[in-house]
Amino acid sequence: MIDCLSSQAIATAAQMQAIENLIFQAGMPVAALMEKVALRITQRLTELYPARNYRRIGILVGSGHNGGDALVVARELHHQGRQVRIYTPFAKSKPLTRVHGCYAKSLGIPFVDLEALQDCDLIVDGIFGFGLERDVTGDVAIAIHTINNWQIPILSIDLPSGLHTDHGKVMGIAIRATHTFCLGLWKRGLLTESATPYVGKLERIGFDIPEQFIHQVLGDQHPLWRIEPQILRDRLPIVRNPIAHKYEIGHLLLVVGSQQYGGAALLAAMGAKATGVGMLSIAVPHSLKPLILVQVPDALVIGCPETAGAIAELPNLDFAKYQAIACGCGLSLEAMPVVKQIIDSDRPLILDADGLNALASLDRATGLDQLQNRKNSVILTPHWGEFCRLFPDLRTVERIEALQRAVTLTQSTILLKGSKTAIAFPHNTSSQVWINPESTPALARGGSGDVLAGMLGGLLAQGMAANDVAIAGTLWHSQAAIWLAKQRTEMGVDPVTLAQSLLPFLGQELPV
Ligand SMILES: NC(=O)C1=CN([C@@H]2O[C@H](COP(=O)(O)OP(=O)(O)OC[C@H]3O[C@@H](n4cnc5c(N)ncnc54)[C@H](OP(=O)(O)O)[C@@H]3O)[C@@H](O)[C@H]2O)[C@@H](O)CC1
Ligand SMILES: Nc1ncnc2c1ncn2[C@@H]1O[C@H](COP(=O)(O)OP(=O)(O)O)[C@@H](O)[C@H]1O
Ligand SMILES: [K+]
Repeated sequence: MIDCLSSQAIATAAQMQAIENLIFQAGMPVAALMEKVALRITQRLTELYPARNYRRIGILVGSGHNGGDALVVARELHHQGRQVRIYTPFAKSKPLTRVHGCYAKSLGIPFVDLEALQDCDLIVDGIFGFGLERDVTGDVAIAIHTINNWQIPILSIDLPSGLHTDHGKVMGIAIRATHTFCLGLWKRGLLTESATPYVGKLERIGFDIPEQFIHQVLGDQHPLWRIEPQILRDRLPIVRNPIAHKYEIGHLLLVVGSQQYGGAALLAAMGAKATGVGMLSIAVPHSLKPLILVQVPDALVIGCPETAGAIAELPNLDFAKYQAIACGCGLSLEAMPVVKQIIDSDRPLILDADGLNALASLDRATGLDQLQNRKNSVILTPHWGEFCRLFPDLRTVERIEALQRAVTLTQSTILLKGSKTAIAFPHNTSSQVWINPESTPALARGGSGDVLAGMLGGLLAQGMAANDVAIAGTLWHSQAAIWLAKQRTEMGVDPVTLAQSLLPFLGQELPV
């Protein structure tokens, strides 16, 4: 079972409510829980937004308990000596929220019109939390639109108001937060691609939920997990046996490149090299061999017969020599027969890019269905476009749901790339999904994925289990890119620099 359940589990609104109810049934008063949560929010807010720079604070208050949290925060900030003003577009509210409102008034905290918040240094958003179920309209929608156009930092409590807790879609309009403090367990919607532009920096504020309540509601087969960036420390760098020789550190075969996409082969090789893999062999079209040899002198380059600039067939290779094969970067569709040959091999396998496109164009019995019969693991690494080509029936299904179904169908590990890369692997009768919570749009440029495919291949060849490879590789790739973007801006994370920075990143800085 996973340690620190509450730091990794992802919940829906219904699950969160069920857990909350168990806490209340066990005797915790609702008001006491709200007080505890809001004090923790205030404490963290005070660290991030100290009084010397953030004196004037605007508080947005909704009618439910999200608004109640915000009112307790308002009271505490008032006692810190800050200038607090409250805006609420609602005439009625839940009883607990109402009494906190009364007390705030009795303390002399002003309830103001929206315009009076325009000179605030910070806005705290407590309009809606996980209780939002219908579209935001009217005065509330106008208020959100207006606030979003001010250049004032916004801290959202639990969720940016207007986002749906479960699917992360915007319900008409939503707050664009600078920071979101998610309360209790991670909410599913916050880790979706559609929520990403609204969430800002995401943090979790725990409130000591007893683990047995989480188990009781989520169950042992819980399908959805957040990857903690900190676990990279446990996985990398790989520690070597002091008396190792090169063939004990894994032999990776890359099957990559075409005349049209020669660079992809080089980028995959650079990614693989960064893993320290003991031996690297690279199969490319014969005409590419001199180029690859100059750039990667430490690799064994296998020149293959070619057709239309792509690999026509692999020469007689003994696949047993390789601990893993990574196939597809820049391969071109002309190389389809080669992909078939590789799927039929018994080696642990990464299929990327044209490897996936070839798989999609093979008929199902010799392509996708074959994956289930493989002796060894396979990791598919599609972005959403490639995913839809592979699984056309799933193109209208929600991303995470689609991923789970595809894993059940193929019994393979699938790494679905994007701004919130999601990794799923077969688990008993269903699949488990892990979501990478942090990345950077600096990676949105041609070739980033080729570097990743090489990295995954290098890790797989060194004997890491496929699920760990997918998680560790994704984390390393995205955290190195974040690190690089801090030094060179988001414009400076080109794939060559990224590949060259993977090891300096591991050596110098890991997320704490
Ligand atoms: N996690 C936990 O365990 C803890 C949770 N806590 C906090 O509680 C929050 C959840 O509170 P909640 O259930 O009261 O829901 P919340 O989101 O505040 O309000 C929904 C209200 O808005 C209304 N409404 C809905 N849609 C609307 C619309 N489109 N336009 C207009 N109105 C609309 C709806 O009223 P209705 O109109 O439907 O009667 C309802 O009253 C949670 O996010 C966290 O901050 C902590 O205090 C303690 C620990
Ligand atoms: N907006 C984004 N935010 C974070 N990561 C991104 C974003 N866009 C792309 N990426 C990452 O960059 C990589 C791009 O891979 P891919 O689409 O295969 O590119 P290519 O085929 O050009 O190499 C993936 O790891 C993906 O997760
Ligand atoms: K909120």
